[in-house]
Amino acid sequence: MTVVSRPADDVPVLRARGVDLVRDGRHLLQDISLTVNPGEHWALLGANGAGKSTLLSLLGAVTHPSRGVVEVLGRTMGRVDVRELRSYLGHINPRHTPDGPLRVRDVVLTGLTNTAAPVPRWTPTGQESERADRLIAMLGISHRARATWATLSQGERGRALIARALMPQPRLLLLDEPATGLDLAAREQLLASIDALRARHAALATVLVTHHLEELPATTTHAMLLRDGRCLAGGPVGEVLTSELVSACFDHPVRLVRSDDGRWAARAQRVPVAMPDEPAPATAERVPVAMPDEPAPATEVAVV
Ligand SMILES: Nc1ncnc2c1ncn2[C@@H]1O[C@H](COP(=O)(O)OP(=O)(O)OP(=O)(O)O)[C@@H](O)[C@H]1O
Repeated sequence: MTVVSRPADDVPVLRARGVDLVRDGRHLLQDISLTVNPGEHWALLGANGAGKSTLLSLLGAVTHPSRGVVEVLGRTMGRVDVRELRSYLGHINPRHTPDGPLRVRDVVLTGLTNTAAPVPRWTPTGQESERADRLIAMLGISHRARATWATLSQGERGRALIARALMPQPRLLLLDEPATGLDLAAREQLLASIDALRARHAALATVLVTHHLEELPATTTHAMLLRDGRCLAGGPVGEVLTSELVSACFDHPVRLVRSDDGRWAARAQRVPVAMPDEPAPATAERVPVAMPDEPAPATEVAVV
C-alpha cells in the first residue's frame, strides 16, 4: 500500500469511470461516470432507493466498486490506504452518533481523528483547538459549544457535523441529506452556512445528496440525476435541472422553477386521478357492539 501524501491541488477531486456496484446479485449502481473538480458543488438527486447514498459511499472511499475505477484526489481506490485518503474527505452523515455524553466542541474535535469518541491519550494542539472554535463560530453555534450532544436540536447537530467534517481541512465535503428533519428556519440557516462555507473556501468541492430540490443551496453548480442506479443526466445545473429531466428522474410530471435568489422549487403538475368506484352506501343495520373496557350490551329481557 502507498502512503498518501498531500494530494496535488490541480487534479480532479473525484473521478469515477464506468462504475458498477453489485450486492446480492443486484446492480445498485450501473455504469456511473462522474468528474468533480475543485470548486464544483454537485447535487445528487433521485427518488428513494435510486442509489444516491450508495454512490456517496463509493465517492467517500467507504465502499469499493464491483467494476470500474474510482479516483479520489488522483489516487485510485484499491491501490492506496483508504484510511489516509479519508482524512482529505469530510463525509457528513446526519445520523452520526457520538460515542458517550460528549460536548459539542469535543464532537467537532473528533473530526481530526475520524472517530465517534475522543481517542484515549490524544489531545488537540492549541492550533487545532482554535480551529475548532473558529469553525463552531462560523457555523453559528458558539453559544452551544459546551452543550452536550443529546441536548442539541436537529439543526444544531447538522451544523456541528459540518464543523466536525471541516476540522481536517478536507478537499471534498460529502453531505448526505443534510437538511433531513430540519424545520424551515433550521433548514434555511443550514443552507446559508453551506453557501458561506463555499464562498470562503474557493477550492473546496462538495457533493450533496437530496431528493428535495428545495434543499439545494443556491451555490450548487452541477447535478447528477440518478434513476434505478443509473445516471439519467449529469453536468452543469442549467442543463440538468430542467422540468423534463427531473420529471423523468422521479417518474412524475414536475414543473421546476428557479427563483431570483438561485434556489429551486418543484411543483407536481396536476394529473387526473381516477378514484376507485365507491361502494354503494350500505343499509345501516344496528348491531350491539361491546367496546373495550365496557360490559357487553345486555340482551333485552322481556319482563312479564
Ligand atoms: N448493502 C446493501 N445490500 C443490498 N442492497 C442494498 C445495500 N445497500 C443499499 N441497498 C439497496 O440499494 C438501493 C439504493 O439504496 P440507497 O440507500 O443508495 O438509495 P437512496 O437513493 O440513497 O435512497 P433514499 O433516498 O431512500 O435514501 C436500495 O434499494 C437499497 O435497499
